[in-house]
Amino acid sequence: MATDTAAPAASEVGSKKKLLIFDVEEDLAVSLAKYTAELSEKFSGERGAFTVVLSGGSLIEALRKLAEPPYLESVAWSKWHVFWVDERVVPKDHDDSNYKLALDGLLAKVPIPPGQVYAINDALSAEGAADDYETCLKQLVKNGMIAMSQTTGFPRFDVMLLGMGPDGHIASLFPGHPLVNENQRWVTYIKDSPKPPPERITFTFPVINSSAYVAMVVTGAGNAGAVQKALSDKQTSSDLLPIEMAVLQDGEFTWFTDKPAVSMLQNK
Ligand SMILES: O=C1O[C@H](COP(=O)(O)O)[C@@H](O)[C@H](O)[C@H]1O
Repeated sequence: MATDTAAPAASEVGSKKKLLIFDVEEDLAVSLAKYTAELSEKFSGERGAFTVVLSGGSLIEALRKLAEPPYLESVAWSKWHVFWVDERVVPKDHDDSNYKLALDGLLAKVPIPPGQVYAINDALSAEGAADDYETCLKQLVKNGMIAMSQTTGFPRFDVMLLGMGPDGHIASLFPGHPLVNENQRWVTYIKDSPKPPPERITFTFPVINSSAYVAMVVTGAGNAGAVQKALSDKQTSSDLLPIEMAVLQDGEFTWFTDKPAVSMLQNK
């Protein structure tokens, strides 16, 4: 059984968004592992597969408990299919690689079959890698490994485990960049990322917003401004941050936060 932690403050924010606030990051990590393991059990049972999308950044450290008892032994790792919501166009062994970050922090410690870990082709250009990744996803939709959203016509991943940058970016979708409006492609590329490295590929909003579940893991005072804007009532559609554009069509969105991250909210 999962280790019990102090219950977080929990509330509903907007439609279909749940906000969990943990006193300490350790409790967040325990709860995130339990959340992920429960979804693994649900989808492995229902579909015979569990499609998991990871971001890079601080998220990977927050997933560390999955590689420890009881989850190391109890999770059906053979059912996992792992994808990246965004990736930097660098060799897979480069320190900037989101694949390397996840490999070192989680994937090398759990028995997921290597053929079910879908890294980008790091021999290609940004444009080529985005095309190649989208082709791979289309093939996996065709053979039923990835579900399709009946509502949106885009792939529907079982869960996306994501982080957010202090500027409110998610994946490699940055504030004010035209890529946030991409509504045809599943995977696209950027060559002028404001955060280094400049060349990346990224899932588009229609794919992110077609997910069945999203965990948005955000900790630290550095993110408090973007969290406040995302969770305030006074949103105008003209200046939305990428985090505010993450609105699931037919899914469940849960914020996993700590107290510093929500320190600018009025009613926390
Ligand atoms: O560049 C990136 O940044 C975001 C946020 O990272 P964090 O360290 O501030 O949590 C990350 O989610 C994304 O995957 C990554 O490529």
